Amino acid sequence: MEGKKVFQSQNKSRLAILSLSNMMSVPSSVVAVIQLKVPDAIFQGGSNVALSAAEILAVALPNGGGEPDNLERILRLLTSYDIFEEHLCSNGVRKFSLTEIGKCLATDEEGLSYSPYVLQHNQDAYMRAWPCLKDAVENPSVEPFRKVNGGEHAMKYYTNPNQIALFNKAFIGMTSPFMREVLEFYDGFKEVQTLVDVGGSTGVSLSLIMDKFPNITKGINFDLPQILASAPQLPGITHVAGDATEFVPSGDAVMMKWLCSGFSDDECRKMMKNCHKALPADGKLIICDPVLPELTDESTRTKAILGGDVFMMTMYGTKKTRTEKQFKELGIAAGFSRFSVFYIDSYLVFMEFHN
Ligand SMILES: C[S@@+](CC[C@H](N)C(=O)[O-])C[C@H]1O[C@@H](n2cnc3c(N)ncnc32)[C@H](O)[C@@H]1O
Repeated sequence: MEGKKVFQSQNKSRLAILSLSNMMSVPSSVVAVIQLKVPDAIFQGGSNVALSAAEILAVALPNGGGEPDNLERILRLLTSYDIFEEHLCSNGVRKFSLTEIGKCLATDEEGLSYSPYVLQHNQDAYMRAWPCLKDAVENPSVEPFRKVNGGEHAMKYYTNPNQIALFNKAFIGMTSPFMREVLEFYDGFKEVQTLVDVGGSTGVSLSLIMDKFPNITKGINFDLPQILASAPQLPGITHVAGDATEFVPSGDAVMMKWLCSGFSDDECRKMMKNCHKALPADGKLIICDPVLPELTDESTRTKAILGGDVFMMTMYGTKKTRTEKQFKELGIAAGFSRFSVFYIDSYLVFMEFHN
């Protein structure tokens, strides 16, 4: 009996290692199905009718070609990760529909999805850096991304219009559904008149916040000049170009969403000090960022946050994801004295800093 228990536990461990060893097949398969437009071929504006690999290829590659058996192998793998649902027909044909996770990859009525984010995180310049992860430990002075991309910093890499377009699309695709949902529950903008969004990309968060909170009469979208160069004009919003480590425009509330984890403690403290300077005595800084739990667990949330953290370390160098305590300490060092946290979304947490 005891021997059987030991065997079962070793068997489970061996299986786990086999699964981890081929983990690369998972993001690569997600990228492949996005490139082949499989989610859109199945979703078809919301019908989500189960299709076989051959039927998917007939939509995805209308000029013919493609190997249905290979596509089916990819779809079966992703079914085991709950991206597709498999339907085994009585004639032996396997069909696939999208699960709730898979639907995040299909283009919605506004032309948005999470697919650009997946493509952005798996593009060649990033993929080249992963085999050098060990160097981030041995020689952290130059992050793997720079080492393999001719010394170019990941942020500088976004001077190419195609890269900027993918980057912006990735964040709009993630931000829009997130903002729509959380604004039903988070009311921290209700007394604000002028809101500054630091690192606001093309201004989409600000625009959604201002739609929901018409008390905000002036929105300032603050981002790097190369990102703002392609930002659309939005009602009530002024785009201001600059670097938050040097300066932040004034408002009665300042938001930094998904920005701090891209910066070292020193840079983050500088940015928060600049936010403090930009606020009146009764103003507030709202940070919305992934927050690490103090204790590591096996939840999907912790895996998503830690995966993002190692991604930042590999691509951007010293930057890091922080715990609630670390954010609070940075806030105090920047001049804030009160701190409150709102866990509404499972990934991005709202934190308010007051004088
Ligand atoms: C991860 S994106 C988040 C975009 C947006 N806030 C969102 O949540 O979708 C980070 C943004 O910060 C901007 N950014 C990076 N460094 C910055 C700096 N020093 N000053 C101002 N903005 C910066 C980037 O250009 C990018 O638009």
